[in-house]
Amino acid sequence: MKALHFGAGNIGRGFIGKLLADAGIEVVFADVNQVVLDALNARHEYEVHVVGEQSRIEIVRNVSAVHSGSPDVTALIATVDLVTTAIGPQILERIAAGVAKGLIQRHDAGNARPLNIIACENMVRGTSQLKQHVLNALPEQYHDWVAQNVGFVDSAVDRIVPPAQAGSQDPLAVTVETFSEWIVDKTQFKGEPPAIAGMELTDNLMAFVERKLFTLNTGHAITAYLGQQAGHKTIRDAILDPAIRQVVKGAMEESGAVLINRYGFDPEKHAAYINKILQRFENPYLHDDVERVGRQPLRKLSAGDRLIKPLRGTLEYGLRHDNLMKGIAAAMHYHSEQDPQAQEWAALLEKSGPEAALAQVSGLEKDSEVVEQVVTIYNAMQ
Ligand SMILES: NC(=O)c1ccc[n+]([C@@H]2O[C@H](COP(=O)([O-])OP(=O)(O)OC[C@H]3O[C@@H](n4cnc5c(N)ncnc54)[C@H](O)[C@@H]3O)[C@@H](O)[C@H]2O)c1
Ligand SMILES: O=P(O)(O)OC[C@@H](O)[C@@H](O)[C@H](O)[C@H](O)CO
Repeated sequence: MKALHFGAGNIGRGFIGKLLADAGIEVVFADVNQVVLDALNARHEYEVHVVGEQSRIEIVRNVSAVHSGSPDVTALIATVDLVTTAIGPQILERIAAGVAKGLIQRHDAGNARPLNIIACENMVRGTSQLKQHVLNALPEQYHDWVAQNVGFVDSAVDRIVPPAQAGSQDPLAVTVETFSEWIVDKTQFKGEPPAIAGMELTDNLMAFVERKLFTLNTGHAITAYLGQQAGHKTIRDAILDPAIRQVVKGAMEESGAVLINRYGFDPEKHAAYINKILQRFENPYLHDDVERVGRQPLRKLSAGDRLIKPLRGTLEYGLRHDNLMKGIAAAMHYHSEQDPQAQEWAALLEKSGPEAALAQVSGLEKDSEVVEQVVTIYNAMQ
């Protein structure tokens, strides 16, 4: 079996590419980073440092790489059995035309073997969004064939993988936590789902996607934003700050109350899930900068993402949301010289003021009580 994986970054090399290779699948990475592409093609293997109580080094073998914009990608899509991505939500649209081209070649070559495509991004039903971009780029005459032969499979992906420590000379080096979870929607496959150890099948994906995104990522983002404000550099330092930990835990509990209402999760098991996440944030073997976790604040403050969607849920069910509001106010203060979205957000704040800027980005009503309350907290944090 052969797979094409878009994005040889942290989660691509450290999790999805590794699971595929461990399952005996030949993995070809598609990326735009020439240094990484060259290193993969020179060595065809790389080390994954799995860190925790019992750290170990695992070697990922039988890998190669192509440039994401090259004709090689078209030829691969025409022939492989599986396509996966870990490139970031905003890049999915950019690869769609290339995927569409490959599907046309696959159709024209008469390849009727099922192809499954799985986006592994931190977003709700990312593969379905990729599917829409691909269909937009694909002439109408191919749509029926795609519906019959190509499975667009949504997934939830969880493993904390920060970039390699500064100072590492190896462009392929990657350090991951021991925990990992990859859950895919089994109802969306064409043909039999591939047997990949570590890839779990479910027919209830939305519950898993929202549980992960609106617990771990909600708490992670708030740790990063409050951590930056308090002058902490890493997630570990931030979560060990008792004042921050209290808000983060409180926000995960507020979001959790929504999830429990919506999906009927067991409250005790959900409390244990939150505690485990707090321990993962504390991992002494991982160096994860608050700037990585807070990246792209416009995405993180958008209506369907980890801060606003849980807040909306609390409003829907009439539940407490004091800590979520603190997290959102802290996100509004996020700054980063390297992050174009942080620059864009700062410019919007300057131009429109906090109420209008928050309403514009989050979709919350400008004159609503909740926006007024968040902005009051935001002003008090200045
Ligand atoms: N790192 C984590 O802890 C983690 C965990 C779960 C999910 N995720 C999700 O995985 C995705 C990737 O995150 P990451 O941390 O690995 O980011 P990353 O920046 O390390 O990796 C992204 C990779 O995509 C490549 N890329 C950019 N444009 C491309 C294109 N047009 N075609 C092919 N490759 C392209 C980049 O060069 C980079 O190698 C995101 O959606 C993120 O939310 C990350
Ligand atoms: O990748 P983002 O920017 O959506 O979120 C940053 C982190 O919260 C995220 O990458 C986590 O490390 C990951 O979701 C853990 O599974």
